[in-house]
Amino acid sequence: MSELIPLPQTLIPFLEPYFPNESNTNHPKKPFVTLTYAQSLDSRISAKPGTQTKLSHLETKTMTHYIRTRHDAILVGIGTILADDPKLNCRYPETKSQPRPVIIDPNAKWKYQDSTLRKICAEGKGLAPFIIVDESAGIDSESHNCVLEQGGKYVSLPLIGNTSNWAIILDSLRQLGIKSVMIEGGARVINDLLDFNKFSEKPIIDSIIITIAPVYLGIEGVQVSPSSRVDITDVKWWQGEQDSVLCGRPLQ
Ligand SMILES: NC(=O)c1ccc[n+]([C@@H]2O[C@H](COP(=O)([O-])OP(=O)(O)OC[C@H]3O[C@@H](n4cnc5c(N)ncnc54)[C@H](O)[C@@H]3O)[C@@H](O)[C@H]2O)c1
Ligand SMILES: Nc1nc(=O)c(N)c(NC[C@H](O)[C@H](O)[C@H](O)COP(=O)(O)O)[nH]1
Repeated sequence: MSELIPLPQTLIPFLEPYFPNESNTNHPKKPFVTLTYAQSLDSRISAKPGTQTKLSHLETKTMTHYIRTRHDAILVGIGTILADDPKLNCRYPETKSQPRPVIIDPNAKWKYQDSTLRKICAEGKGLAPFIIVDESAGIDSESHNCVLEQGGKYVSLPLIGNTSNWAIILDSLRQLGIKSVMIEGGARVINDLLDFNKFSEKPIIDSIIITIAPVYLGIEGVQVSPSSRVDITDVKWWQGEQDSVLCGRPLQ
């Protein structure tokens, strides 16, 4: 039996205009990028650094899995992996194909062999990750073998000291056949992408889907914020039993 409650049906037409489709996934140098995360009223995504905080209500948890069904890949930073030890698979009932987990881990810190994701893959419930490391990183041989055995790979790119590395990361994902990616966090990744105007003329994000939970996490929480103003356009709001969801696109 699925651990998820049924998807509120009003979310289907609400989300649809913000999803990747046949006509918006043709860019040769980057996949369609959906930035999606859950935040508190004070724009925090966890109560303390290095810990996981459940913010989404059951309805919006199901929504996250529904969004996963519509993307080729899910991307998170190594901070999220170390804090959450996530499954990064799709547990939505009608899932036809699993998204590819993509982890940005410049210094190859992740001990994949000890992870929940490795177990999920071994049980055939998800795909092995593509782990993006810096060209200088020394990769642990046990992790390397485990990732390769399960059909994942390490991808070496010039990440460290390179301020415009998102273009390189996204180009590399596109060359690996990924046409759409759902970026889930954490804070460093979200802030970087909201600050697109620092390193790119155009927003890297195509759609943004933010769950807002009715809680303040306080000043010790991990905050997300761009360094300067970012306007969101084509905005729609959905209101659930507890959470609200904002969909939009960064103004070019
Ligand atoms: N509420 C939510 O929706 C949500 C979602 C994801 C994570 N989180 C939370 O966020 C916190 C983790 O956030 P964080 O900021 O510590 O970690 P993160 O997941 O953003 O990872 C940051 C690390 O990833 C690497 N990295 C990411 N992008 C890079 C790039 N472009 N170039 C080079 N290196 C890059 C760096 O090593 C960096 O230190 C955890 O508490 C987690 O539970 C919450
Ligand atoms: N939508 C959302 N609501 C939350 O309350 C929360 N804490 C996260 N966090 C996102 C992050 O990417 C987590 O690591 C995954 O939500 C865990 O993913 P799994 O369910 O293990 O696959 N995301």
